Order: sequence, then C-alpha cells, then structure tokens
Amino acid sequence: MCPHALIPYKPKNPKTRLSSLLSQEEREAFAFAMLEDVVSAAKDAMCSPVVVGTELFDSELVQVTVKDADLNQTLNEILPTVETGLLILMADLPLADEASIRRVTSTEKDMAIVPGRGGGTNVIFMKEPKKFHVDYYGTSFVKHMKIAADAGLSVEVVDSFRLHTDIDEEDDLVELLIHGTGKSRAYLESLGFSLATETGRVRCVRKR
Ligand SMILES: Nc1nc2c(ncn2[C@@H]2O[C@H](COP(=O)(O)OP(=O)(O)OP(=O)(O)O)[C@@H](O)[C@H]2O)c(=O)[nH]1
Ligand SMILES: C[C@H](OP(=O)(O)O)C(=O)O
Repeated sequence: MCPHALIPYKPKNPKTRLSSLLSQEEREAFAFAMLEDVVSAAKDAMCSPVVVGTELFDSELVQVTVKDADLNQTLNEILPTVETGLLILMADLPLADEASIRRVTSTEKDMAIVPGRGGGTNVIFMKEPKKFHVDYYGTSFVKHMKIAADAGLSVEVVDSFRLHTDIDEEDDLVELLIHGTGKSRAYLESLGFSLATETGRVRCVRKR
C-alpha cells in the first residue's frame, strides 16, 4: 500500500518547550530540519508526503496551507475527503525511518496508532479515514482509542521506539543526538550541542 502521508507542521514559533535552549529563529530552523527528516523517511517508505502547514513556507514540498491554526479542525476537514489509506505523521519525529513507517502501514487491523510520550499520538494510519476523526492535544492517545472503538474500528497499537520518540523537551534532544542520522541531528550539532556523559544521566549541553 502506498498511502498519502499528511504531516501537520507549524513553521512559525514552533517547539516553544525548547525556548530555554533555542532562539525562535533556531527553533524554526530546527523544526524545518525535523520536517525534512520525516518527509525523507515517508518517501523511503513509498508514502506521498503532504505537509499540512499553518502558513506557506519556502520549500518544494507539497503543501496544503490552512488559515485556521487549529490542528483538529484542519485534519477533520480533510479526512472525509480521502478514499484510500491515509497516514498522519507528526513533523517532530526525526527518528522515523522506512522500516518503522512500513510497520504501521502494513497493519492487518483497520487502523494503527503509535502513542507519543505522555499520552500524545505520534502516528495514525487509517484504511478508511472517512470513519475516523482526530482529537489531538492532552491525552490524545486515549481519545483516539475511544473514537476508534466507538466507530467499530479495530486498532493495532504499534510499539516503535523510532516513532514513539517525538522531540518536545530538552531530554528528547539526547535521543536525537544518539539515534538521529538526518538533518535535524546535524543542525543541533552545528549549533554546538553534544552529549554530556560524565556524571549520572546523559544530558545534552550546548557550547557557549
Ligand atoms: N497544521 C498544524 N500543525 C500543528 C499545529 N500545532 C502543532 N502542529 C504540528 O503538530 C505536531 C505536534 O505538535 P507539538 O508537539 O505541540 O509541536 P509545537 O506546537 O511546535 O510545540 P510546542 O510549542 O512545544 O507545544 C508538530 O508536527 C507541529 O508542527 C497547528 O495548529 N496546525
Ligand atoms: C499534538 C499533540 O502532540 P504532543 O504535544 O503530545 O507532542 C498530541 O499528540 O496530541
């Protein structure tokens, strides 16, 4: 199966939870580098990426631009119009790779979901998007499981380190510096980020 992959993306002032480490300009460049990593993985898995952005940004990527910044409203307007299998992949999953995406899209259930850290939802694959609607934010994983159950849809919850690791907070950068192979890891390193391994838990530090 070769589904479209919708990738929600907020180019302006993204990743505010990383504000103590990165300026707004750096967060915007970092979010774009993560998006490029996600798009590249989606293409490797033979998915057709469509970026659902809150504004047009300078790129050759296929984009749908929506004026309303509300993620749920935007996606719920798109879902009923799609006849085929559809993937929703967040733009902050720079560890995504071909194998992990194929694992999701090859589910034998009606849908597959990869939970994010802390109750979020990182990836949703729907064979019949018309029957589902999204409700992101808060414990969206719990909400999505209930929406699927109410709609009579079977769900595979996919256990994937690479798709579970969304980059929201400082600790998450450690995972990217260890396991990342793409542009977003290179961007962090170009800013002077590295791992501090001397004492206790591994941390991420930035050279001044
Ligand atoms: N199209 C669209 N995408 C969004 C919106 N809000 C977040 N996203 C995207 O959804 C994904 C998950 O969002 P968050 O983890 O909350 O990212 P964020 O809003 O940049 O980060 P914080 O400011 O730290 O909450 C990321 O890929 C964002 O780019 C929105 O209102 N519209
Ligand atoms: C959009 C939101 O992302 P998080 O803030 O949990 O990364 C969610 O997964 O519901």
